[in-house]
Amino acid sequence: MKPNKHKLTHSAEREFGGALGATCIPVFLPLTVLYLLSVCRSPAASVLQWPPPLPPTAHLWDPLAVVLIVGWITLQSFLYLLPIGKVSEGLVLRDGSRLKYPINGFHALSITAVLLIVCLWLGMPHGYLFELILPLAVCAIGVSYLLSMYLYIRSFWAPQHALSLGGNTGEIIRNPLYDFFMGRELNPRIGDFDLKYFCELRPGLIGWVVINLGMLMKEVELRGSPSLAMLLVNGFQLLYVTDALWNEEAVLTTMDIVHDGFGFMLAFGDLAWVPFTYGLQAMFLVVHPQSLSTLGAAGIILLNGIGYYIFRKSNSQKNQFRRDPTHKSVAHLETIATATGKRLLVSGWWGFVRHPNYLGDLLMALAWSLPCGMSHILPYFYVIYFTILLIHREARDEKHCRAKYGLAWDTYCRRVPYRIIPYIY
Ligand SMILES: NC(=O)C1=CN([C@@H]2O[C@H](COP(=O)(O)OP(=O)(O)OC[C@H]3O[C@@H](n4cnc5c(N)ncnc54)[C@H](OP(=O)(O)O)[C@@H]3O)[C@@H](O)[C@H]2O)C=CC1
Ligand SMILES: CC(C)CCC[C@@H](C)[C@H]1CC=C2C3=C(CC[C@@]21C)[C@@]1(C)CC[C@H](O)C(C)(C)[C@@H]1CC3
Repeated sequence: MKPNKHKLTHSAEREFGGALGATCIPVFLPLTVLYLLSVCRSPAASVLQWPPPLPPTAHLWDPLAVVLIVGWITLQSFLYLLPIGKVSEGLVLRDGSRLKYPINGFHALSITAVLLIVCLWLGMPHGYLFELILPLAVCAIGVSYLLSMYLYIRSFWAPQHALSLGGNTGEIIRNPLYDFFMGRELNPRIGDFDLKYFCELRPGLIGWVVINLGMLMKEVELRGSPSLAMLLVNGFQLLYVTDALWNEEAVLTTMDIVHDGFGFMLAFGDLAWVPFTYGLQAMFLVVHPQSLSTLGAAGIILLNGIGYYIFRKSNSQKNQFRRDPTHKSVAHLETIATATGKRLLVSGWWGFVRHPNYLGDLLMALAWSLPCGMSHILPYFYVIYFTILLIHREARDEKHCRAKYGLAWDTYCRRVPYRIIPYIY
């Protein structure tokens, strides 16, 4: 097969700080992961500590980590390929076709849970993940680099209509680093195996809760039983991951699957960033135990419950509306027409703020950090990062929607003036 030589008709606008951002982020973010993990395990757990508590290089490498990461990805690939669960179609692509996706993520999570219980019963020292965390992160970062290089190279054989509009700087002024970062190919597949969809929900997301459980087991090893704070963090994050896999079909309409190419940003985000930074709270609690009053715990559970309710209800309302606007649960909602034929909701959750799902997600993020107390900023890393990510994501989505819906989008913004937090933002 010859590499595709067609010129792209779309001249992409640069995101994430353009070429400079795309050059620095792939170096800076992997180092950030290792830095955060090292600080989190240190007694002071202070991000202002100088010199930073960096581990000797020998602590970054362990062949067992390679075996575990490769074994884990192989297991999740096998579960992805199991012919169980339904098969769903994605949105219509530029060439008019629709791809098919297996909806068996919840099965994969359940089978993984059973396998884990068997391994624990057989005496597997799961708490050892605490000791192995740095080599595991190094290995996951290595895999995300290798995968992104493979994705970049194979994209030159992809037909033009299969390329993403955002990750292609064109033939004349091509910027390989930018394209490598953003991802050139929209839905890279090996046969029917969809690499982006698989990575978005399986190895990293399930890996995150497996690592959390490892931290809980380490706490049991050290102190005889899990603390209330550790149980809350594990419970909340398990709910979030289970919800994502239970509602797996909804991922097919997210920006990542519909719009973004599969490059370093998503490969690293899915395989290294999510499992090794989203669970920092559990790791923090192993070294810095916290006592939590019953009233405090009840308040945090309530906050997580409210966040989850807003997140789930608003996401489900939009997904239902996009799949079938005549469905009885959404047919009564007020909408405005757009020139594309699609309508925009202006009542219900989407008439409250323009991104109610982000609001719910942020409330949950706060509830995940509060069990770690107020003495350190590190367990709040996720809330801070996530606020920045969602503000940036909201701006990207707004740009896409304005380009897509024109005047109708302006009308929507006038009707629903606040983006994420009513009367504030
Ligand atoms: N934990 C994490 O790290 C992350 C979590 N998330 C979560 O993922 C979920 C999905 O987020 P994301 O993919 O960013 O985007 P959204 O689910 O918010 O989808 C945005 C799209 O919804 C449609 N839309 C917007 N307004 C309306 C309206 N009024 N009526 C009908 N349709 C509308 C538009 O697409 P169209 O009109 O084309 O259908 C728009 O492009 C969120 O809950 C978010 O919090 C996201 C990023 C990271
Ligand atoms: C490291 C980069 C600068 C940023 C990487 C961002 C990614 C980590 C996130 C982009 C969108 C995501 C989503 C989820 C996880 C994080 C990433 C990959 C999600 C799967 C989490 C669970 C939710 O229920 C969801 C709605 C399915 C999320 C979809 C978007």
